[in-house]
Amino acid sequence: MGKIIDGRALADKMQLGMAAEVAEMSIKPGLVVIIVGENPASQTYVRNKELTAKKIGLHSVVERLPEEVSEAELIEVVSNYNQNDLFHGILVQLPLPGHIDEEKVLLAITPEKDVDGFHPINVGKLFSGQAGLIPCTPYGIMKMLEAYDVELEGKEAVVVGRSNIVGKPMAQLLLDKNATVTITHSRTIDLPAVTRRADVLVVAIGRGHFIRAEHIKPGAVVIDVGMNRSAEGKLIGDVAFDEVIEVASLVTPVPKGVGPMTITMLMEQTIANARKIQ
Ligand SMILES: Nc1nc(=O)c2c([nH]1)NC[C@@H]1CN(c3ccc(C(=O)N[C@@H](CCC(=O)O)C(=O)O)cc3)C=[N+]21
Repeated sequence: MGKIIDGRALADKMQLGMAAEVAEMSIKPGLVVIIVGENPASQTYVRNKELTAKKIGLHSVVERLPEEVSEAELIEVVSNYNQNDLFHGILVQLPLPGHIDEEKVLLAITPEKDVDGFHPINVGKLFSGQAGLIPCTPYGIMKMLEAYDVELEGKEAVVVGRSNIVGKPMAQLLLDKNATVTITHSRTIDLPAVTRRADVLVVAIGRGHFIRAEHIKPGAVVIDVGMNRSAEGKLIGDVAFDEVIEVASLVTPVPKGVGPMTITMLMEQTIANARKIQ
């Protein structure tokens, strides 16, 4: 029987440290979250980010734009924040409405304030081993693995999912720690055979309770990035926690696993950015 990785507790501890750090700074780190439209899930996430930012003592602004806003207007808002010295981090909440090209909007964020790490400049830096801003979810997962003393050197790490915001950067960060990394996806033949090789398994596919005990090597560490709604409206992960924890050594829950760490890394990168110019 494995143990829980308590992402909520680790996030709380790190946030306390950040609050103390911010209180000592000569300037207040500023974060703006730009949200377009009324997507209820996005509203919840953005509220969480705002509450956390305030708790830590950041200057936090949520810029709410109507669903009908044009791409040009949104880019204009982003450009204004690029120029505004009160803000050290800019995040445009995804997904954006269909009439807006997400790539164009992400390109408009100045790479220096791109605390999501989604700008192609930061993506290029990550994949070529240069210091830059890192996507918050994979970054938070690395912090969790470190906090729980999970050895990566030479180990088999398997990532399920190949998105630009989780799967691909996750694989790169694991590779940087000298893991032997495999990325799997919807076309992978015999997924359980591949995931059963994993000493560390990171799952980000967006299918509720898809990963079962049969996918797990005994003693593996399992990280669940999934955020799905069950038929009853409950938030559930991509991993069938109750049966997987019987086989694994460590498993993250949903909620209170990866989610709180994602938000914590957003705060960390905003503070680090503010420090650079302080
Ligand atoms: N530009 C951009 N950057 C993002 O980082 C981004 C985004 N767009 N779009 C949506 C996803 C999703 N995401 C979450 C962050 C924290 C929780 C979180 O804290 N979840 C809590 C519970 C939340 C609940 O109860 O609904 C938990 O897991 O314990 C969830 C989801 C960030 N995202």
